[in-house]
Order: sequence, then structure tokens, then C-alpha cells
Amino acid sequence: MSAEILDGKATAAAIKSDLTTRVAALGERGVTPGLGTLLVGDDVGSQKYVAGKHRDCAAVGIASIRRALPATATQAEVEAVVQELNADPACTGYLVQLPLPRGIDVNRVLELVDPAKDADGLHPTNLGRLVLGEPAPLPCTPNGIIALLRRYGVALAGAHVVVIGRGVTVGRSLPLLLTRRGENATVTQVHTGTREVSAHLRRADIVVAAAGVPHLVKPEDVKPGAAVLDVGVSRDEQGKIVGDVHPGVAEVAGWVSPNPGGVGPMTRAMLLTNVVEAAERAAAAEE
Ligand SMILES: Nc1nc2c(c(=O)[nH]1)N[C@@H](CN(C=O)c1ccc(C(=O)N[C@@H](CCC(=O)O)C(=O)O)cc1)CN2
Repeated sequence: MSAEILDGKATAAAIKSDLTTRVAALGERGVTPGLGTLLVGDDVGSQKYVAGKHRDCAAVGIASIRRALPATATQAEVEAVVQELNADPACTGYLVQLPLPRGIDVNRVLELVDPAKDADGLHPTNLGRLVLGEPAPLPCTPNGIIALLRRYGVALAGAHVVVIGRGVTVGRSLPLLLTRRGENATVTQVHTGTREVSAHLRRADIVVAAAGVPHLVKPEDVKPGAAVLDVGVSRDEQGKIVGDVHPGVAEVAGWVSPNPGGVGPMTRAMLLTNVVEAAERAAAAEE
């Protein structure tokens, strides 16, 4: 048995094509969405992700505002740029690229972001709205995972999903999305404090691995026919991505997301979606 590939690159391309049309329609109403990014430090992966986000913006017609600070930046310097982006009318949505260098209080920075400009859906107000079931920009990777599963017809209602990891960008928020009435999945979250992780995995219809541990999910951990999504990013000595999912899993699973080419491009497509939706809301409120 060989799993069907959940092609994030192709799915993201289709989403971007639709967004291009919507950005053009906003242009006719005199609105140009602008995505801001704040990159602090010199992490090569983060530099690559931010560059990719701006390439996407150019492709769909969203304006780009780039801010960068050195790894030695102080908390006050980071917060000053956040305030600047909050005040910039050309910046309709923005994000602070994570992780931030050691010594910067990430929660304080995220709390300073104007929730109306929160392109990542990671402001506490927006995460709170998600908990309450109110409209809010959704965290990009979890939203991308759900869009990818839907695109390939992987059933979520009644499915048992095991999420590996509890980081803020994926593990914390994905269960909130999966358990909404529209999705109706049942979620088990496992993390470094969980005993017998393999036993949980073997019961899962869908596994989402976001631990950052190379090849953590082995073929013998996976129920035949399950969907397995690989979010983890580790790098070998050549800088090549090594995911959380062992390649042999494709022989057991029903669906697998490649890494690269799976959830990563979907994260970027969902970021653009948040920016366009915010601009559409703002344009509608003005009219
Ligand atoms: N502020 C945020 N920081 C981070 C987030 C986030 O959603 N918001 N998520 C991750 C990184 N990330 C987005 O920023 C991200 C990860 C991966 C990709 C991607 O397209 N990856 C490619 C491979 C690229 C490569 O070769 O390295 C792929 O998977 O095909 C985009 C965005 C942590 N930080």
C-alpha cells in the first residue's frame, strides 16, 4: 500500500489563484492590502520563511512591508517596531516571525500587536475569540492543515486525531479548530509528558506531528489507512529538512503530507488568506 500524497504546494497554488482575484477586486474599490513582517535575528530558516511570504505577496498583489532587527535587539527595540507597524496605515496586517531570540519576552510582544492587524491569529484576543467560537483570524498552520485535509476528502467528523506537540503556532491551537462543530473531530494531544505515545498514535485516524523530533512517527506507530501530516522541521548537516515522520510511514498510511511541500506552503497560503479577509472586512466597514 502506498499513501496518497496531500500536496500542499498544489493546494496552496489554487488558494493563491483565488486570492489574486480577490485582491484585484479590492484594488477596484481603492484598497491595497499590505502585509508587514518583523524578523528579529539571523535564523536561516526564519529568513527563508519570511522571504517566501513576501514572494507570495508579490505574486497575489499584496504590498510588502519588511522590518528586521539584529539578534542583539532589546525588548524595547522590538516593541517599538511593533508599535510602528500598528500605526502604519499601509500595513493592514502583520506578523512577528517566531521564534524570537532568547531574552525577548514573546508573549509581551504578541500582546502588543493590534488584534485587528494580527495576520497570524496568535494575539491572545484572537485566540480567545477562537475559544469562544467568535470570528477571528485563524492561526495559519492549523488552518492550513484543515484546508489540506478537506481538499483531499479526509473525513474529520468523528475522526480521532492525535496532535503531537504543544507549541503556540500549532499544537495549542489545532485542537481548538478540530473540535469546532464544523469539524467535529475528537482530539488527543500528546507531548513530552505523555506516557506510551505509540499506543495513542496507533489508535489515530489522523496524526499531526509537530514535535520537531526527526522521524519520531514510525511505520509501526500508524494505523493502516490513517492520514499522517508532517509539520516538524529539523535539518541535517546539509541543511536539508528532516520531518517528524519516518518515510516508511507512506507504506502504511492512507494519506501523507510531504515535508517539504505539504503543510509549509499551506501555512503561507493561510497567512495571505487572513490578510485578504481582514482587508475585505475593513473595506466593507468603510462602505
Ligand atoms: N509568526 C510565525 N512564526 C512561525 C510560524 C507562523 O505561522 N507564524 N510557523 C513556523 C514557520 N513558518 C511560518 O512562519 C513556515 C514554515 C514553513 C514554510 C514552508 O513553506 N516550508 C517549505 C520548505 C521551505 C524550506 O526549504 O525550508 C515547505 O514545507 O515546502 C513556510 C512557513 C514557525 N514560525
